[in-house]
Amino acid sequence: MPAGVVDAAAKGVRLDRPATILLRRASGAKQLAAASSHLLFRATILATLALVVLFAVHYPSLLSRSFSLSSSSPSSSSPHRRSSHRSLLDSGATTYRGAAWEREVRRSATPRRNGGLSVLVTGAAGFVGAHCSVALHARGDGVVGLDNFNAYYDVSLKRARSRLLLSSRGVVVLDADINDGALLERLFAAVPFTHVLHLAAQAGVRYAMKAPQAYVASNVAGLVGVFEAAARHADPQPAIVWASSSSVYGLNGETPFSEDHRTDRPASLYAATKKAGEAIAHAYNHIYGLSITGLRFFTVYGPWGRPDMAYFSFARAIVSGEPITLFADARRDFTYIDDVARGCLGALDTAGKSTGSKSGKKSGPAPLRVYNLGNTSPVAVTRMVAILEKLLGKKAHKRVVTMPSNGDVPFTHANVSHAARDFGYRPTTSLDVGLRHFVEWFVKYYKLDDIKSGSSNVLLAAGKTTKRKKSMAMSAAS
Ligand SMILES: O=C(O)[C@H]1O[C@H](OP(=O)(O)OP(=O)(O)OC[C@H]2O[C@@H](n3ccc(=O)[nH]c3=O)[C@H](O)[C@@H]2O)[C@H](O)[C@@H](O)[C@@H]1O
Repeated sequence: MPAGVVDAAAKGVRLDRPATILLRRASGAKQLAAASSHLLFRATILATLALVVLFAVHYPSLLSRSFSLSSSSPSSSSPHRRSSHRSLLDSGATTYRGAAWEREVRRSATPRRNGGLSVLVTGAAGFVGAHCSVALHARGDGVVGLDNFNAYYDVSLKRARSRLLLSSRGVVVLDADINDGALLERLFAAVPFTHVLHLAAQAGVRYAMKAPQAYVASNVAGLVGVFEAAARHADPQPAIVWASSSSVYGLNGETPFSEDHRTDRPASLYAATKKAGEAIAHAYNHIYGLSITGLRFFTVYGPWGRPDMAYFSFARAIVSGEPITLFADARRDFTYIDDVARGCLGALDTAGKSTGSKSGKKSGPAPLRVYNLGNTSPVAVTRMVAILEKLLGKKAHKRVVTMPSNGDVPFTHANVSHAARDFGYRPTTSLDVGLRHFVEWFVKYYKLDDIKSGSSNVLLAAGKTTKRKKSMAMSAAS
């Protein structure tokens, strides 16, 4: 072999070694790159999946929203709330947003007399709402009801009121929530309501310590929802009459309570939310020209009443032989439902027009009013119990305690001269007469014909209703 070749060969060997290493390294890098891009791909997929899972866990409502026909309003986990989408689909033969739904709503809203009102009644399956709906319909006004049928008290009683409205009056009660802004928009788009009677609220003074957020949701957020829809989505704007409360007088010491008295010392969160509602009403009236009337109800009672209220729960306890707790020295201006319903209709009739429009312009100031609707004659709670004992023919097992500091006030007494002056409000029902009407209904509704034998105890304890008689009337108002 020539030396050069050997050299070259030797060089070649020498030269080849790094090249091979380089080649090896290059192919290793390729493999590495391929492997790492594979890994990267997998990691990306895994990270994406992890993100989707995290998103689903933290924002389930956002993911489900696209499947919902309902509005964009927030749904709450509270037992007081229900999905308005589901509830509207539940509300009988009507289809949400469908032609049948609109026809049914329009039919119910159409007055049957010249110059009649077309009223949206919120809380229509509630005590005052059901009575007012009956009274409005009875004189030829159009009525559409709305209620979320929450479980604050026996839902079957609310359903029974609602069924009665539909079967005996043809009044539709939509199963829906006042916090569903999109639903309210659709409702106002479908019907040019002349008035809104806004009675949907979280009621009960002492329960506010147990479920404070329910009061904010209904009495503040819900009220704003109704005002917003009426001010900005209704054409023409309706006039609004809504339920405030005697509780706004709080620690006021002047009696009888007059609308001119101080209301800046609420004793309960319930009272504070109603007082907040009055301030909110002022703002909506001022900005949007909404005609707004607040009615301060004084312990309303009667047939088809609220089972959470003292007169109703005491009647149940007396019949069942259970003890009742009386707060010493408590007195109330108990007001009979028919008197209150007349007051509500008077307030609607004299409300005056709203002056705003959807465009946000108002043509001038609109009415802003507030009235007491009481009975003007306070009665001791012990006397109320004595009347119940007589009517039910059974003695109560009474336990008298000092009034707890849970938001209660010892005394209420209404001065109703403003309501008398402006719409002829004159309460005419004494507590004896009103409780007699209540007990008549109570015995019939719960089928307690044989109270003294004790056969009705199981039924009352369970808080159930049995088959109701078809002839049920709301009360003297119907
Ligand atoms: O006037 C009002 O604005 C308010 O009237 C009632 O509130 P309240 O007057 O406290 O009615 P009840 O809960 O029926 O109590 C009536 C009376 O019975 C007394 N009471 C209540 C419960 C009890 O266990 N024992 C007892 O002695 C209360 O202190 C009160 O004086 C309603 O429940 C509220 O929703 C409404 O807004």
